[in-house]
Amino acid sequence: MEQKKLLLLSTGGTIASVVSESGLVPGESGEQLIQMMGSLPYQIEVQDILNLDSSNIQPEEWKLIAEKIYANRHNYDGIVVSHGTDTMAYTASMMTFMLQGIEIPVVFTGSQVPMNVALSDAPDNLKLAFVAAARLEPDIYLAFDGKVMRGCRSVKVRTTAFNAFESVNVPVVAEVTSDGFEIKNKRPRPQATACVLNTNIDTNVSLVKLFPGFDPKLLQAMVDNGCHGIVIEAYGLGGMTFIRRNVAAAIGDLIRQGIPVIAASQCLYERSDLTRYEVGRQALLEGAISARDMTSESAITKLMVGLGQGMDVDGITAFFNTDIAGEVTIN
Ligand SMILES: NC(=O)C[C@H](N)C(=O)O
Repeated sequence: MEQKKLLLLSTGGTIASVVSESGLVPGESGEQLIQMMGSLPYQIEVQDILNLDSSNIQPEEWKLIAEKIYANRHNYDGIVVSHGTDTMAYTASMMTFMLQGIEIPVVFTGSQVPMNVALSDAPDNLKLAFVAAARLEPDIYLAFDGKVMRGCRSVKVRTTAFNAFESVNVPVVAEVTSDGFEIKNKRPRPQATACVLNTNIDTNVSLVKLFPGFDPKLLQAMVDNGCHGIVIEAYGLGGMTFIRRNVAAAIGDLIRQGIPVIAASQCLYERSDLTRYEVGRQALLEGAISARDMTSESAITKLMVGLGQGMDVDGITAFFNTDIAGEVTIN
């Protein structure tokens, strides 16, 4: 059987980091990562596209990563993107929206310990990402610590432990077991259409975590300073304060100005449901849009994409009521 042809796009992160006087900094090339990883039965090519800690990866870098994936997608059976872990869930979520209908598997990975350190988690994570890129259905994935999950459902939940990522509200796609690479949950592939690269995003958005005492006037201050849409991480099922500090009323004011407000939850697991409690219904009546069971990473990137297409509040509401790429459970 012919060997699968895979591409590594390296962007930096801890996986590629070396010790410096100013702390860990990305320093290894993609080729060096492949050499330290050990051999795999694939034909692997490498492109170094960035050399950044992922705290420095921003919308400009998302566009570059999306363009590189798009440009190379017909030349390879799968693509692995090595990336810092800190913002990897944001990048993987955004790639899901920017590269809808991608024709090959694209797998993000990184590590908690640099590749050049003995007993690092990097070789196993990188190997897993290549196996996933060779074996899975086309989609955007994140591979880490023996698990492969959908990019737009992944969240970084630990700062240092190897099991740093979790698949939130959907089961993992594949796992390493004593049987090898076990594919556990195949998502029915949406009708095959050609991938469309869409990097038009509006980054003038904000993600706000509610806390007792939050002054809702700050929401208007954001809008006065150029914010076009807000995701609020509310309490539990989506509850928002309305006595003394009326967050729900402030949301209504914003919506009447044409600013969409998405209500997500501070709870990592399960869904938002604004209909259950009075503290949710008030916000719903004012026009808040539920993020349902989306991660905050997916909600904020989806909002950027919707606004980038010129959608108004009604358009964003319909967009969030639609499952674009498996990022949300509608029913
Ligand atoms: N483990 C890591 O990769 C963390 C690093 N600061 C990064 O996100 O680039």
